[in-house]
Amino acid sequence: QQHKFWETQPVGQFKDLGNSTLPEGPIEQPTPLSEVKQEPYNLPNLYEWTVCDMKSDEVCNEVYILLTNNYVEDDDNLFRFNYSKEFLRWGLTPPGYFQNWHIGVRVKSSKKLVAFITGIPVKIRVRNEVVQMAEVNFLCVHKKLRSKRLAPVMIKEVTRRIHLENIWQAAYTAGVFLPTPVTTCQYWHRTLNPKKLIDVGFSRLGERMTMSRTIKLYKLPNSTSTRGLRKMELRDVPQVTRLLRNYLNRFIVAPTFDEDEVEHWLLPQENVVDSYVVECEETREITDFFSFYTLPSTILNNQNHSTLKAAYSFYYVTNRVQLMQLMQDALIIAKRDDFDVFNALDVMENEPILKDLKFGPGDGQLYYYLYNYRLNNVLKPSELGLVLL
Ligand SMILES: COc1cccc(CC(=N)NC(=O)c2cccnc2OC2CCNCC2)c1
Repeated sequence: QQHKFWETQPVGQFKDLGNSTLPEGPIEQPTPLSEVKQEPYNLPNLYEWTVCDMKSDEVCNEVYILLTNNYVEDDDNLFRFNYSKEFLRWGLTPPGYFQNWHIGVRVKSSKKLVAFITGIPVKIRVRNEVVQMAEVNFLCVHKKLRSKRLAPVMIKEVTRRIHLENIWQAAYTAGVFLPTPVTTCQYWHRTLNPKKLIDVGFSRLGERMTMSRTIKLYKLPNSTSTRGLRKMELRDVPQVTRLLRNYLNRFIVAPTFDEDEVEHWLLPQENVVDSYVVECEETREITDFFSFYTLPSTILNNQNHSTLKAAYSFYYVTNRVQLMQLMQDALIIAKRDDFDVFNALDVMENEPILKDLKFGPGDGQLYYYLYNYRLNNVLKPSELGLVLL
């Protein structure tokens, strides 16, 4: 009853767990495009579908307002993700995107935007198979329209539009347990601004810890330590692409990025994404890089602060530099750029260095899912090289 909708979908079902006779790979075969439902699913009477042109400042602003007031909150309802307009435009318009996968629901009478869901195209390798998938994200229903069963019809509608482009698999994450995660990630936070994080209730003063001792504990050097570290530039795209494609091959599930995608996802954009490369002084070659994206959160009821400035670890490659040192430099740069906290999942090679870099475990999990693709074994987070926005 609890997963009424997901039990009707081609996703790993709990009842199939342990049944290793089922083959790994697509669960349902593609259907001929002529047999895909041509018209949109029905919405409750008062509502209508709309396509959101994220390059329109007006529409992007409507999406921004909807998400700012109604998107994901932490378990204690102290914070709510506050994706910026420029972040949403960046995150939803990669090379080859489909505008009609940016789906909104409006009230017919007032034209008010009250729900949203998106897909973007992404090539994901699962073991040795590169599969053209969609990354589904930003599912949001206005707080006043919850439990009207709108989410299932939005998921079916974005799935229908993805099918119409002859794409049959998808990847998504959620903070809730659904049938059936490919992996369960733990999130971690590295305090950069301890006083503010304690003021707003994000962290608590440790036992037998004073504020001044806590400030000292999280203090970082003023300058980075990696020789040749500098901001990524357009001219670095070919080398970063080669490095990243090769590095991601070590994971069981990971995206495959071409140069256009690396340019889109990793070229620094202020208040959106930041990337730093390590250039070898002798050879001028790029040997390592890291990146993080900017995702603030609204602080829901605090007198002194309204926004939590958070950096989220994105993609990186290490060749010459230890990940520990690379991430320490990322922390130093984030602190210098006035971030309050640096977040990371225990994916890729993060887990072994989190504790030493003074990350603390978050109070929740992030589950990764594949749609219409069965994996016979649940993955360890360290076998996953995919980071979603
Ligand atoms: C601090 O403000 C928050 C506001 C809303 C939710 C959460 C907790 C949470 N759910 N965090 C994460 O999902 C998370 C923690 C570390 C790294 N990436 C994350 O999520 C990313 C990737 C999935 N889409 C949201 C952003 C925190």
